[in-house]
Amino acid sequence: MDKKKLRQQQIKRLKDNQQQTISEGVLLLNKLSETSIWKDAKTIATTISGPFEVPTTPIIKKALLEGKKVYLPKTMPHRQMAFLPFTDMNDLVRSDFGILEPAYKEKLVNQVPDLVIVPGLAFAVDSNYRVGFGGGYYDRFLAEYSGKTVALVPSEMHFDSAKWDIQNYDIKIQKLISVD
Ligand SMILES: Nc1nc2c(c(=O)[nH]1)N(C=O)[C@@H](CNc1ccc(C(=O)N[C@@H](CCC(=O)O)C(=O)O)cc1)CN2
Ligand SMILES: Nc1ncnc2c1ncn2[C@@H]1O[C@H](COP(=O)(O)OP(=O)(O)OP(=O)(O)O)[C@@H](O)[C@H]1O
Repeated sequence: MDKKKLRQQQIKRLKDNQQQTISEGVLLLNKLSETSIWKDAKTIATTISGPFEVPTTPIIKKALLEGKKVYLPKTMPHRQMAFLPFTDMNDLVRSDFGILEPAYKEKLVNQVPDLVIVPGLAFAVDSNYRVGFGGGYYDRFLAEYSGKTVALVPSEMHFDSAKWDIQNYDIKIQKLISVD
């Protein structure tokens, strides 16, 4: 199937099952926080989740409580992302796409956080490939990034194998955390 078709299907499926993704998010964060990639990370990158994504507020809170520094992406021209520190919810600004993002401050950009929690709409658990919103932001970023990557995979994003076409620019996530 082409990615675009799958993306549309997944958006509908995720909108119809938001509550399940939210409740599984608790379990997924618990699992993540027991891993060495989490424990070893002093700096982590996540996002501000939208309504049908795995909620990231609990991730941010837990990371901060454990003394980690949290980075969030700001979308930039040419489909680039800049990662900037999370300070306070009130400091975030809504992007043209409706996503809350940090304000751009060149000196604060960190493109090499220890761990990047990669968002997505669908994940193939045999190969670790993902489908995202289609901007290509993470594929571009991960092409240059050499640290750790992980994704939280609720059941509605879980595919045993990719039923979409893999492109040569697609980048595998190092570790997927899914519900049993
Ligand atoms: N919560 C969250 N934040 C995130 C991401 C995400 O997946 N989740 N991203 C993960 O990548 C980045 C933003 N991703 C985006 C992906 C696609 C488009 C996009 O394609 N917009 C279209 C309009 C929508 C359409 O195609 O209909 C456009 O550019 O015209 C925008 C942002 C960074 N922040
Ligand atoms: N490393 C790269 N360099 C240049 N273009 C790229 C790169 N990676 C992806 N792209 C382009 O980005 C576009 C979107 O890619 P794709 O459909 O794989 O998005 P996605 O992985 O689902 O979304 P995202 O990464 O934003 O969550 C494609 O048109 C692709 O050509």
